[in-house]
Amino acid sequence: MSGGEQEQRNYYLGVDVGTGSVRAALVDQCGVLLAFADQPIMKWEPQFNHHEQSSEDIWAACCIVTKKVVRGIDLNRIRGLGFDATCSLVVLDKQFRPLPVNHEGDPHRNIIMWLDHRAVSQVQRINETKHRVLQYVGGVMSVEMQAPKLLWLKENLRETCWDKAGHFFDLPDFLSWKATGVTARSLCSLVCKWTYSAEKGWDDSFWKMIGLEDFVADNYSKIGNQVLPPGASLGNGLTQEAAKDLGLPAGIAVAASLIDAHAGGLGVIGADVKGHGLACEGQPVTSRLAIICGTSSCHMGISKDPIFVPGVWGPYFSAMVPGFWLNEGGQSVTGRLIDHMVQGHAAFPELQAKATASCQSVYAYLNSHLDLIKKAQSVGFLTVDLHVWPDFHGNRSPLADLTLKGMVTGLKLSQDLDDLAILYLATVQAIAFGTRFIIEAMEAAGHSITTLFLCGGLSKNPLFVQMHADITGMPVVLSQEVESVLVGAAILGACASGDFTSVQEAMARMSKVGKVVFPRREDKKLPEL
Ligand SMILES: Nc1ncnc2c1ncn2[C@@H]1O[C@H](COP(=O)(O)OP(=O)(O)O)[C@@H](O)[C@H]1O
Ligand SMILES: O=C(CO)[C@H](O)[C@H](O)COP(=O)(O)O
Repeated sequence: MSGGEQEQRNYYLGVDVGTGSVRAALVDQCGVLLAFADQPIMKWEPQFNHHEQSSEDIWAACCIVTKKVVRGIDLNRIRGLGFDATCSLVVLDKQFRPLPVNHEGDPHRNIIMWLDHRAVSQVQRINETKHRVLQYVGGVMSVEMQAPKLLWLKENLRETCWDKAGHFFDLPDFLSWKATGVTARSLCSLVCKWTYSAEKGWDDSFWKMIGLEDFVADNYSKIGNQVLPPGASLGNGLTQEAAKDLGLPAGIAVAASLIDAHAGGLGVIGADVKGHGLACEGQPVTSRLAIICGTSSCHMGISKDPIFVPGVWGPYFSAMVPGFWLNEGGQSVTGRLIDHMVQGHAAFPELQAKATASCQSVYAYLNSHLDLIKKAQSVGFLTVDLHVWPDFHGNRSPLADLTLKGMVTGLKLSQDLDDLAILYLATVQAIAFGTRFIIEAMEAAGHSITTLFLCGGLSKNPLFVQMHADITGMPVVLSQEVESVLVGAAILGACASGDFTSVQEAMARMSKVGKVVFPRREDKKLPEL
């Protein structure tokens, strides 16, 4: 790029709060990532199925990564800031101070994480109401959504938390409030996790029926009565205090946020695919499925009209791409499951030692080990007699059954590195079959999907990507920028700055196709007997 062109560059900041870490990126108006930083965040699991975090720890991590990515940059070129985050529940008191969500009373732990399954009895009772709002979450509310968690707090921590609480935020909305002082919620979080309707607003009868009539009585002030579309500019932008924390000038435009999976969707789904030989070329964007694969996997499909898919969340209007309905399939643990299987195996210390000695990640090492042991056959056939059922944390979609458990069949007494590699492969395959199962449910209900767009940490694993292509029979598009969830967050910042007239325009300009992985036909053949 010439010096002249460089001078005209506008920058946008994206901040992505995942389950395990916070990431930030500086992105230009063409979607090119100029700087990246990440920082781990704290997690507590005080008892089985209780998962907690700290909003102060997360904000501190946001500040660290933001300061890192703007180092040496002309700050006046930064035009907008966008946040995305996991859909975890943040609890603050009336003075916006953290409140404990645990029996121990530890106020640092004021977040019930998205994957927390403490509210099982509450969600069962909510589902028994068969209230009409449940039609818009796939027919069955998930224990991972906010209503059961709020009911749990009321029933279990009445005095220490519920009565003192002034504000319940979805994590993405907490971050935009922290940056701007504006308590408006994003349509994305309220529609997807809180039963808000883009067309009809809150449904009083639902909250009354489940025993949370308190929200109706105070006109939803604790959970949000001002709602903005993702990408809308909030208040007067970054406050003085937040600007100081983040190392940025005050007043930079800050966008209404997105949940992390939805930011990943924006970062990948609108790319121009011309010249890649893909069936979705020249077809409506509704033929694309974005899959955001991190700790969990989220399957984001959009449609012009609402499609009701049993066991798949939604349809949600305008929750990701404005003007489109969204269906969101999901697998509650994917990256987390792979890590669990690999790290829990008897041969893991040997794997770690060998991976370190060869300067590789354990996954790169396992992938090359599989190549070595497969010999002449296709890698997929290494698992003809070993199978994994991946619902170790229940099934989010399409069975929508949180009671399901994981399963492995075909185990032997040996526990060497070959066994570990094959178990890892079977886990990856099981996850890919889960995706196929979700796509089949979506297609049976009216979606017509031809192409997958993958992003998130697991999309960096070539075996994971290839297995998704082979098992679904669909090509997988990877983005030019591997951190495309951050491109999605930066797209929000770009919209808030006013530099683009719509989310669609920013998506088309800023998301770019990188590699395309096609399904391999040889893996479809039966092995010779
Ligand atoms: N280069 C890589 N190769 C294989 N797996 C990876 C790679 N990078 C990240 N992962 C896996 O991706 C998952 C985390 O993805 P990430 O998007 O960072 O998650 P989250 O957003 O939930 O914090 C982990 O299970 C991790 O093992
Ligand atoms: O429910 C979700 C999105 O609607 C996600 O599963 C949740 O936000 C966690 O994301 P990640 O696996 O990227 O940490």
